[in-house]
Amino acid sequence: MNASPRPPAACIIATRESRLALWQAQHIQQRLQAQGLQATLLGMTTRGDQILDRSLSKVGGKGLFVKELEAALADGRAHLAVHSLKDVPMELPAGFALACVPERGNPYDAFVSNHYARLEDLPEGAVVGTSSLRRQVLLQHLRPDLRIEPLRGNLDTRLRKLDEGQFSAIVLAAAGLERLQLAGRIRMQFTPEQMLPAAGQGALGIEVLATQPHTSQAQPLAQQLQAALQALSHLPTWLATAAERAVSRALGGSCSVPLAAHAVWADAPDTLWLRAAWGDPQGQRPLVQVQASAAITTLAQAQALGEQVAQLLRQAGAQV
Ligand SMILES: NCc1[nH]cc(CCC(=O)O)c1CC(=O)O
Repeated sequence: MNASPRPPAACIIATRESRLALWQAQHIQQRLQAQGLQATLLGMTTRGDQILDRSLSKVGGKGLFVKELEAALADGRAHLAVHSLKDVPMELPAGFALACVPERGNPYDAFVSNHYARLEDLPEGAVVGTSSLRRQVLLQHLRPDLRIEPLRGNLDTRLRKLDEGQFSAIVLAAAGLERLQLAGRIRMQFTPEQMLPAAGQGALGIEVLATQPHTSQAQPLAQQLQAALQALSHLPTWLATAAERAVSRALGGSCSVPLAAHAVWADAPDTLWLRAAWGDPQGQRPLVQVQASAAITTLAQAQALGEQVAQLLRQAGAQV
């Protein structure tokens, strides 16, 4: 038995430095501190934050936002990284793992405009900003007349571009706006029937090294951290987002695929209801929408449901 007094445990959280990323990291920091674990933030700029002029799907996708944070985990500068789960690649590189998925926030998309209350109110041919292929194909399905133009940058930049008059409306994740106390900008929240969310939207993913280093100094902290992260874990969210992410993974896992996947728990016990949609960016083919449900209590079952829905999408004509 180790009789020496425990060193004061402090863990280091790697985070991007956008306002949203910092909010999310501070949220996890506070929840860890509520469990008696000291936690500090290590802010980092990622390649994804630096590339603002091109569509992400063209320059390397989701991995751009997480690689630098993973490097900090790998060389011991940080113990955990907090991500928007939506931005976490479907396959983590060898040596990294999701430690937990906390309870999800608002998973839906928001219509933001200074002049129009609803999507239906936009005049014919209005310019709407989004760089997400999913939002683009779903908007085009709802309103084929709209002109969809690229919109990149962090939330404040996107809202500024709207306010400068570059767009009649933009579409953003409601979760991000709510976290930054910008919910007042939401004119209308899309229903999942109108705009099915992206896999993992509204949830956070906490990434760690798959095997924590086992030096005698690190071990008490690693154990404390593991216990604290387990307490943050929300199994219903983890299972739902695992099913959503499995759809994406089965179809190649890239954000250059215009894919929506969203799971909700049904009234029946342990029943997860998963819907997915695929659209053709060229607008040549009809929107493909499928759904399936199953009794789910394990991650493996959630992933199997996701794979089944990916199969259904392909059978229904998704070109992936
Ligand atoms: N791709 C950027 C991104 N990643 C996570 C969020 C918002 C929070 C979330 O969806 O969990 C956003 C902004 C947006 O899509 O409007």
